[in-house]
Amino acid sequence: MSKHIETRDLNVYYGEFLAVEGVNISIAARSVTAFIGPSGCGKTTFLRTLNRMHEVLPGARVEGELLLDGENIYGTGVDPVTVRSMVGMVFQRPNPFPTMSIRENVLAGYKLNGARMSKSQADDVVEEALMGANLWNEVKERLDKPGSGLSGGQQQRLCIARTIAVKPDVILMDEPCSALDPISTLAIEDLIHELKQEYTVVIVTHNMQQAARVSEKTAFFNIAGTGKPGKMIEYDETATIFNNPNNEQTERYVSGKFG
Ligand SMILES: Nc1ncnc2c1ncn2[C@@H]1O[C@H](COP(=O)(O)OP(=O)(O)OP(=O)(O)O)[C@@H](O)[C@H]1O
Repeated sequence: MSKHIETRDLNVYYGEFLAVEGVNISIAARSVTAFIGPSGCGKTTFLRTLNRMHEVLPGARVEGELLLDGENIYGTGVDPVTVRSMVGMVFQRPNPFPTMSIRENVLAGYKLNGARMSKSQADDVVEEALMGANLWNEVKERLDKPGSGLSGGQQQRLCIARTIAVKPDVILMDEPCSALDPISTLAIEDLIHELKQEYTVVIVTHNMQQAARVSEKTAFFNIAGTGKPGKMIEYDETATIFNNPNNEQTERYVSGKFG
């Protein structure tokens, strides 16, 4: 549980277009890392390489190495489906399966993996995952009702429950609060604090206050212009990035001078 991530000279392409260039980053296990930067600098693209989601698009590919506890997930013979079960992802818009109940949503990852379990094992998984996502008390009386009947913030926590039910090592979050109201956002931020006790969490956010609230380390990405590749400009303790960055581009971005 909870793995260290390291990339070496990672280049990310859409066809011929080099979208992100030369990322070298080392992300500690059991930590929260935020990716920030202006629109189009490649935060989401890079995040999606961390669980091999990027390559599902035709022509999309990656060069370089990505090590999870020292093991290259882009190595020959590595099954991307296995990688995705180790590295879960939560998306911008809560996306519970609309026709499934709350319970079925939590168990969806197991079903996809073809795992078999008894009713009581399934009950335990559902309760543990919903507790872990701080949703249990709100839904325990209506587990057989549709997941789509929950509020947006509850749906996002249901998606987090679905992700943690399969016990991943890493949780990727792509702007998980951007579709949520402020109270639901705080609930997710509280949850992120708890999740880092067990998981390596990486979050893309446009909200700098959020990055400052939830993360220990922050990576600032930038782009020199349209058609140019995004690059990781600076990566450091979150407090350093926001209060005393080393790079002038970072300083201009965090002080709101662009982006
Ligand atoms: N499916 C795609 N096909 C081709 N190019 C893409 C695709 N998705 C993104 N890009 C390009 O890759 C670059 C990085 O985009 P990406 O969405 O990763 O940036 P971002 O920093 O996450 O932006 P935002 O903050 O707006 O979400 C951009 O130039 C974008 O146009």
